[in-house]
Amino acid sequence: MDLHELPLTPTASPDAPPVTFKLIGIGGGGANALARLPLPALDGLATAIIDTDRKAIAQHTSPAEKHLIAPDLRGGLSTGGDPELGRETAEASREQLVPLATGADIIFLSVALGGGTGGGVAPLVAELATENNALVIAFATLPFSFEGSRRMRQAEESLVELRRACDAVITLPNDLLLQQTTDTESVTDALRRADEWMLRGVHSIYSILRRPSLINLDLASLRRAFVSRGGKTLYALGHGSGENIITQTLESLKMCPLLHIAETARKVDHLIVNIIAGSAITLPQINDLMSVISAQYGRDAHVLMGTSISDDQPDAIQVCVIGTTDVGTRNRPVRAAPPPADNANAETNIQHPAPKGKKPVVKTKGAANQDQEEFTFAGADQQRGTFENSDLNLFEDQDLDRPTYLRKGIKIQL
Ligand SMILES: Nc1nc2c(ncn2[C@@H]2O[C@H](COP(=O)(O)OP(=O)(O)OP(=O)(O)O)[C@@H](O)[C@H]2O)c(=O)[nH]1
Repeated sequence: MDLHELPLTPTASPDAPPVTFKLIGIGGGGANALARLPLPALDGLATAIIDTDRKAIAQHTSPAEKHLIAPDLRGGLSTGGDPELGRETAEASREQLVPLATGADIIFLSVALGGGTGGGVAPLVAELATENNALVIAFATLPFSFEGSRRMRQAEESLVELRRACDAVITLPNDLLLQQTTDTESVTDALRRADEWMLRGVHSIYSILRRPSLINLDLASLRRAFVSRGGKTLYALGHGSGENIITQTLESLKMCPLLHIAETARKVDHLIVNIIAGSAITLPQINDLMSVISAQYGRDAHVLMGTSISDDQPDAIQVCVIGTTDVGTRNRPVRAAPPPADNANAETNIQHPAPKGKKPVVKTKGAANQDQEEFTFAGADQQRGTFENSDLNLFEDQDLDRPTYLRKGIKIQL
């Protein structure tokens, strides 16, 4: 089953806390992704598109609110790929952006970095949103390598600014789409894959907070895991169904291409695991899933689990894993932490045994900073993804746990 075949259900629990969401697509690529999403009308989720390009905005048939910014300054034209112009445009549009960036507890941003509008405007929208106490999670694509090093450099610079302004930034390198596509798949279908990655993340967080849950993950717990964390984010999706549902889900999670990129954090101190499953899911199945997931991705981490039931596909499970680390990179005032939730029962601090032949890792805040700084855009070929903490699995001098495309030197130019 493909990820996009999994259904989205718009039912919200009448007792659910009224957590409100906004999904904002910024710039050409960010707006395209939002406009392409097969988003049902979800209660409490508003959508908006922000762009400088009048023609591009006009062509979207999406029901999202559309906002052309700085028409006087830009004359309804894009910045032509100039991030400096993007920043100027953002500043000139500050008043217009304030109401767009407010009015929701959680704001998701969809932005394609590398050009001027998305990279220039998204950080300011994030800043305004966080000033209004929203939790801001951005999904940011990075340019294809074939677009040249200048675009990539611009994207990296914008990414730094975005990370400073957001609570979490989940990067989706367009080069991954090249690896996943086939000779016969259309460009639109290939681009949809990145849209789906974003959609699953949005839907997963929405479901956990708005739909009836077996195990509650509330807004306060989520805030604690995300707030003021500007570092790299671990983000992986998995799904399974049928007889070997748990093995299949774990296998799919392990193979998630997003785990094997340099922008994905390998070490996190908070791990959020959202499980959406049919009502037939059993406690031993949840235990099997969680044991493996927390051992692989959240060694020494606070693990927050939310489980919501969806009987649209009673024999299917969807899992979304998001990990964050406090790296202290945010340069704006840190909001006051909200009071602890009454219902924080899903939060545990799981201590895991060290893998065979390795010393247990004792993490301090400072240590987390160092870990985080180890990862740069370069060096993807040295990374082992989900196997980072396990022993080498060597065969003829090759580490079989590294993705094939990395072992064979088919590198994503990051
Ligand atoms: N995945 C994906 N990436 C896109 C899409 N459209 C554009 N991009 C990427 O986004 C980068 C930035 O392009 P745009 O989003 O059009 O630029 P912008 O932010 O609107 O900025 P300007 O047009 O320069 O003012 C490009 O270099 C592409 O890598 C899309 O539909 N999907």
